[in-house]
Amino acid sequence: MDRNGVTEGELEGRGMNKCVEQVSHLALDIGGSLIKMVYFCGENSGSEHQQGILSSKESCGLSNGNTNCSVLRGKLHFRKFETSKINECLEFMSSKQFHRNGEDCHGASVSEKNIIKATGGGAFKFADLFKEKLGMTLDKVDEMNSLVAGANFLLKAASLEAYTYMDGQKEYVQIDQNDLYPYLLVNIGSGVSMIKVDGDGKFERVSGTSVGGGTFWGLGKLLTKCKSFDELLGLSYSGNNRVIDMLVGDIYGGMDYSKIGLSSTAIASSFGKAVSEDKDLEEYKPEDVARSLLRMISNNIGQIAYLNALRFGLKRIFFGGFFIRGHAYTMDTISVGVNFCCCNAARSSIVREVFIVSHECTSCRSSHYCFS
Ligand SMILES: Nc1ncnc2c1ncn2[C@@H]1O[C@H](COP(=O)(O)OP(=O)(O)O)[C@@H](O)[C@H]1O
Ligand SMILES: CC(C)(COP(=O)(O)O)[C@@H](O)C(=O)NCCC(=O)O
Repeated sequence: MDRNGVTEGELEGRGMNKCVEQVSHLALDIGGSLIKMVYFCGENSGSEHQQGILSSKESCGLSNGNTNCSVLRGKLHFRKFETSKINECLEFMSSKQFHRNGEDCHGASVSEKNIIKATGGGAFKFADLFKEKLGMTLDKVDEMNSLVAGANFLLKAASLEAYTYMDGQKEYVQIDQNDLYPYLLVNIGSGVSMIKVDGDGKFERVSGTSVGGGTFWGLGKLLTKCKSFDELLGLSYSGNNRVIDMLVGDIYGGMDYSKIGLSSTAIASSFGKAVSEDKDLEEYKPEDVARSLLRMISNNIGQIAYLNALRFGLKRIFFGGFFIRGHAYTMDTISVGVNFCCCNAARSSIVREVFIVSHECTSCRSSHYCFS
């Protein structure tokens, strides 16, 4: 399955079987939880590819007037594998013959001299494994550099790449390229990195938290016995966190604590109700546990992000990373976390905007980017 649940078979049904011959621009991000793979698959053969260099500027409408740029037609494909099952990734690469594709490719080859770009901690951890199994050398690229460069590129080059998410509504926003910086980039992967971005290549990692996507998946797995991340997320959608979370109203006899701006339904203490109830874990519904966990972690990230935005006077926060994956409830809770802080904290006059970097093709909203 790829990130949007499309199987390889389906991709082949859409013409992807040509990829063995025409794959180029293969790159990997090997994170603590997931391996993300991207490769470009040309649509046409022949002269177009020979002259074709994947031109980010022209294909994405950022042409600076340089007419020497040529455009490569095709699709960028994304796949993911669990890092703990890295052998599946190696087998996929082997089956696609990525390691032998160098001489067949047009433009930038998959692996000229069998060297591929790789980022994330796994680029260091698994370098020897790639060499041993596929004869490939990983050309290591710094994770934070890649993250910022990728976010800047997408936000500037791809129209409608980000959206706000409030009250169940996604609203795609057009970013004004002249008014992009500074912003706070919050990447929610296994852990969470918060980066103040001031320009192309100009950034500083200002904060982070170890309570991130890995925490949700790890704790959730232990508490609910779920077998997959999607199962855990699915559970959280149907759960009721009020069964386990202690609300302000639980403490204040059903009333708001309006003097300090807390409504009776605000969570006073995540998982707090479990303290006073004489119940074992098995007596709670897994879906309620999953829901409380997702709320706790998403709220916490939203609040830390907001406080960092406030710390540096940043008016925009962009959230990205695979923890989000376009999931409505996750986004909703993060937005609630930011806005909860916004309403209850320093009541700053700076407008906060919450954007979430999308990982979809902006033209067809599927799991690949189309360059045409
Ligand atoms: N199918 C999935 N399998 C495992 N984790 C997933 C999946 N989909 C989303 N996630 C979440 O995404 C997180 C990983 O996000 P990612 O940005 O890939 O970080 P990393 O680079 O650390 O692997 C996981 O910890 C988990 O919370
Ligand atoms: C170490 C990491 C940069 C690795 O990135 P990841 O694989 O989680 O995407 C990230 O997990 C992180 O920033 N953790 C938070 C550490 C902290 O600030 O407490």
